[in-house]
Amino acid sequence: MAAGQPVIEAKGLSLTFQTADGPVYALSNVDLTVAEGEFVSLIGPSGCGKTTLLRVIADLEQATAGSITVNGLDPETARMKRQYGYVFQAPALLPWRTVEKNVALPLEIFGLSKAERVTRARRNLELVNLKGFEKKFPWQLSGGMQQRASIARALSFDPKLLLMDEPFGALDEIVRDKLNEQLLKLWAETRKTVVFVTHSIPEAVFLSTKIVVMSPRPGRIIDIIDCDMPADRTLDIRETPEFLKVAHRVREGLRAGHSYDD
Ligand SMILES: Nc1ncnc2c1ncn2[C@@H]1O[C@H](COP(=O)(O)OP(=O)(O)OP(=O)(O)O)[C@@H](O)[C@H]1O
Repeated sequence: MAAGQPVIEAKGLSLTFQTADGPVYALSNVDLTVAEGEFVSLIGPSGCGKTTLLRVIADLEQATAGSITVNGLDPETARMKRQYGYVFQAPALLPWRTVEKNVALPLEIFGLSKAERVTRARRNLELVNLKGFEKKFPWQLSGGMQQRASIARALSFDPKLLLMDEPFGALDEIVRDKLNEQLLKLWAETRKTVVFVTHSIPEAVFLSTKIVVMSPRPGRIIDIIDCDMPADRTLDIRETPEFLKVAHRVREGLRAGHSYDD
């Protein structure tokens, strides 16, 4: 990737699904630029196209209009070159494999040697604070730990870009808070670029450098908010006027984008 080039650049991006009930306008005319090292959250009500946008970036769906590049490449080439890691809503770990072997699975499929797989899996498990749990099975871990293991797996090829689809949505608030702090630390340490889907305003404001507010029918961007919280923040920042001001603007955006038939 050339210096200064955006990690993601979408212009006039649209995706219409043709269904038996007629067209569904999942994304309409989306313009979005994500620079290297940014933490960008996509927030909006159900059906506004957050997952679809993430899936287009990951080449799991193809846009019907507009253009998108990922690290300067078309999404298919970026996918083939393993330019991103993807974390799904559910951890999706294989129950019969140990945590370490789950994390090493993409490396095994890629054909790396056992020694290399173990080294990388252990390093990534350490990054998500799961050192000591290598030989456990997924069912021996809490939901939050399982999701951390799936983040470690997404880091397999040390991608510069992490795509995260509501990774903490199913967890209780206390666990989510803890994982938010850990993810912030991981992001600060690794300087990854992150695109993160969430329904939670506090989560978006706490984690992000940029918040993209989306609205449904058609799925579109209605506001992009820069967020400039101090790098060494803790969860206590959520009580501060600066935090509440950004949260208020996100809430206003969500309110404005909500149609009356919802
Ligand atoms: N494969 C598909 N075929 C038809 N319609 C689809 C398909 N995938 C998504 N949609 C529709 O596209 C719209 C956007 O869906 P998407 O899952 O991106 O929204 P979302 O904002 O991620 O929602 P949620 O917060 O509930 O996950 C929705 O109306 C959804 O029903």
